[in-house]
Amino acid sequence: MNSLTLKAPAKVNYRLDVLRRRPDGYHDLRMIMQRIDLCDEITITVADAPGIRVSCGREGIPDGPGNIAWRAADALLEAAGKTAGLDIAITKNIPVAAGLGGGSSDGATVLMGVNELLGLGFSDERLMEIGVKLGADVPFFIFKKTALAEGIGEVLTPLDGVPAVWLAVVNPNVHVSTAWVYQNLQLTSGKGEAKIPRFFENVSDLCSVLANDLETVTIPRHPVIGEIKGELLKRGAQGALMSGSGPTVFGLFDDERGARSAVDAMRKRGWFAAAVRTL
Ligand SMILES: C[C@@](CO)(OP(=O)(O)O)[C@H](O)COP(=O)(O)OP(=O)(O)OC[C@H]1O[C@@H](n2ccc(N)nc2=O)[C@H](O)[C@@H]1O
Ligand SMILES: Nc1ncnc2c1ncn2[C@@H]1O[C@H](COP(=O)(O)OP(=O)(O)O)[C@@H](O)[C@H]1O
Repeated sequence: MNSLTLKAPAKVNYRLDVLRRRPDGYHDLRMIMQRIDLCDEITITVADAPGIRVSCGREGIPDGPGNIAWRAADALLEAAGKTAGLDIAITKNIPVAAGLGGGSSDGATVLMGVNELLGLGFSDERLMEIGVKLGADVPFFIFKKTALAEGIGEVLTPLDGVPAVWLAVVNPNVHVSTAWVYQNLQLTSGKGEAKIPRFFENVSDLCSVLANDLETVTIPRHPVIGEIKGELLKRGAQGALMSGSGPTVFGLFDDERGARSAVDAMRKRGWFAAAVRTL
């Protein structure tokens, strides 16, 4: 086997509490993270010519060491003490700088894919240790389960009682820098005291937990996010929330039909929209 094609799914945050700023500049968080069936596709091929080559073909995403997929392959070869030739082709379907974790998922998928392709034998735990240095969301994509994520996102506890649901995912095509959002966050004290339930019977239970502290930074900067939330609720979503640092918004629906009909209406407004199932 000298080639592997893998899907790299996006995520949404059903919950994102920022607990405190840390001495290293990062923030301790408490999140509920869910993978969704909106995926990039990555083909990794072992090549004769040494070196790592990434092709992405999307304006604004670097092809070289600036690409998290490149850095993932490089970090893994370094940890294994090996050199190899690797061609990595990425088809981007996940909106970029969107709060959907697309770059982190590509990085996680390359770590897992190269590990398998070259038979390096690293455990998932070791891949997560390497991955967190590439991006705070990378370990979650290696974990591959709906999770309560703490620390900067790397302390993961599986959540078994989260129902699969249909989402309408809507992106107004403005780019948001995660670092900028954290820099501009006004922390409120007393965070982290409210208990988060860990079992949800249905969509409305799940909606009762929806909250994202980063909305307080991103929505005033991009009011269209608030508008999309309102539109989704008007079109039958049981709940709607911004994902991660934004600007993507997701609405939760009882069934596929509701999600698809909302997506049709959102596309008419000129926004990127997709009806997706949770994984
Ligand atoms: C907000 C979240 C929620 O899932 O996702 P996105 O909106 O990026 O998808 C994550 O916390 C984003 O994680 P990720 O996108 O991997 O962040 P990184 O590249 O590691 O960090 C970018 C910058 O954000 C800030 N940062 C990130 C994570 C964190 N817990 N505290 C921070 O303060 C740091 O300034 C860091 O330099
Ligand atoms: N493989 C990649 N896919 C997407 N973005 C990437 C990738 N590699 C590097 N980047 C850079 O990372 C930044 C954040 O991208 P992304 O992961 O899509 O955001 P978010 O974490 O908000 O979902 C972008 O500015 C982009 O240029």
